[in-house]
Amino acid sequence: MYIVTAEDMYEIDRFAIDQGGIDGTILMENAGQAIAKEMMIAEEKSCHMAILVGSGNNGGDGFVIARYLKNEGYPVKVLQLVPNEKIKGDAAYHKQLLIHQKVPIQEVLTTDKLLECLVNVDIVIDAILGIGVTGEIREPLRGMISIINEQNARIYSVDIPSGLPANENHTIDIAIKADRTYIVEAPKQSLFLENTAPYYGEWKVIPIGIPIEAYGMIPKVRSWNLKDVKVSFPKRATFSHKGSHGKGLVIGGQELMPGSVALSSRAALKAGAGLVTVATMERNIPVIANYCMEAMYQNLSNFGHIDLAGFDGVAIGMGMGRNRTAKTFVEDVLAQEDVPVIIDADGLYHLKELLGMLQERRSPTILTPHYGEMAMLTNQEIETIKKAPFTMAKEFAQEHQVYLILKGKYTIITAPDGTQMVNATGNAGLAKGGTGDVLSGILLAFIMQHESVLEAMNNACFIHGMSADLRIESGQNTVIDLLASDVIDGLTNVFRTMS
Ligand SMILES: NC(=O)C1=CN([C@@H]2O[C@H](COP(=O)(O)OP(=O)(O)OC[C@H]3O[C@@H](n4cnc5c(N)ncnc54)[C@H](O)[C@@H]3O)[C@@H](O)[C@H]2O)[C@@H](O)CC1
Ligand SMILES: [K+]
Repeated sequence: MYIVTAEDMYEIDRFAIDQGGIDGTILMENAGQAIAKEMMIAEEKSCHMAILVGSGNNGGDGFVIARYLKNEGYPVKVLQLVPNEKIKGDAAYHKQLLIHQKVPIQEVLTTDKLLECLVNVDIVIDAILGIGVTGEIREPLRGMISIINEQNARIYSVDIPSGLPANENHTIDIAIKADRTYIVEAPKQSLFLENTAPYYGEWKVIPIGIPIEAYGMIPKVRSWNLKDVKVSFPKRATFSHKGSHGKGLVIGGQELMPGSVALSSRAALKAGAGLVTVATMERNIPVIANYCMEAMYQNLSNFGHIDLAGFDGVAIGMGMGRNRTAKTFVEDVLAQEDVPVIIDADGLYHLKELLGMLQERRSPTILTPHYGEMAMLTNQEIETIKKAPFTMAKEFAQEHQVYLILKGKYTIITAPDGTQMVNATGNAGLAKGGTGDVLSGILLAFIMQHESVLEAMNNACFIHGMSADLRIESGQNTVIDLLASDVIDGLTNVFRTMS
């Protein structure tokens, strides 16, 4: 599944029409028909539905939906919120088909009239504005959107909640707050942003028959799914030994935070790493070993040099603290160029002053900031990152030649060449201390076993979230009591589904 901007979507449509020879009216038919079928599954025939259409092709989808619902015997009324002369092109074609079927279309041009028309309506189908919206919402639509949001009716939006921009880095003016959105063909960037995602409600993507070749025209942003994980997940060979699955080093855990590295190292072993060594403060070792007796230990009491020769991957920074000696250690690890390094938590704090070293590294460097850490690394406000996470992540990864995992409800994974993936697994239970340490451990295990770093990162993020999801779905935990250690225990169930 590709994630697009409005411009990408228009380019894809153009390709389908110009190169694929598919008429625009057919794409509209496909979209409207498929959405109507979804509505028929979701709603009883006794529901009174109002289909609200605007001037563009989003409105055109609405005319098609009305035709199919009417045919099935649903009581539908079509409220056209713009004057007749504004309906043009493909939308006008489908409006005409509706007129042939004797479906009444009311022109509703004032908020008062709209209020009258919405009395006793159970379902509003919002086909007012799609991805063609620009600038502030003009009257009378602005007032109408606010009235619609105040109704008790359930709201289904077509493609995008009307008024909401498709792309990141736009200010939200006013928009429909949908209960569910049927997204036409491909999710738009705004589905994945903290400030705009809630407008969509539940969502489902509706394919409309665009040839896959059309996606060759746009920069690739994809979502990673279970099928991708299954295809790319390395098989464990029968004759493998512990050395075959990577020797990993976990560095961190200051005096008061032994749990962080305990979680990372246990997660790495549970995720399949062959051997894990924990480099931490001496007095922490008995505590950590109690939780992770399969790991080996190195004393890190005197921060300084640690030889990475012989290790296939390093994860540094979890619970490491922010004192100057910890920083010299991050510097030392970065200078040893030949080992893949994951930098997390306090390691990112120290990295802020060491960014210049990143481009010099010969092995992959993987950074795992949440939004706050990303704001710190880029000297930006956290709101700036939230508004344009795709762009911010891409610019940073390309500038510093790093792999970046920007952690959030939807995690954005970026490679140094700018390729981006979105991970959607995980739930609110993960918003708790220690879950990031677990992700670092899983990442360490995977980068040592996958040939492609990007695949390792995608799989680690997917599986980390999936473990949390399975714990909730199976009733073993709720989003309130889920702990980072439960996510580690849940890996067993995840791996069972892989085989
Ligand atoms: N071939 C295609 O292009 C397809 C398009 N589809 C649908 O078409 C939509 C895109 O169609 P359009 O490009 O016509 O765009 P819209 O349907 O979003 O409509 C744009 C129109 O809305 C009005 N408008 C824009 N900004 C406004 C504002 N701030 N205040 C008030 N009015 C405003 C303008 O009159 C503008 O012409 C998609 O979202 C999707 O639902 C689907 O039918 C599938 C095929
Ligand atoms: K809409």
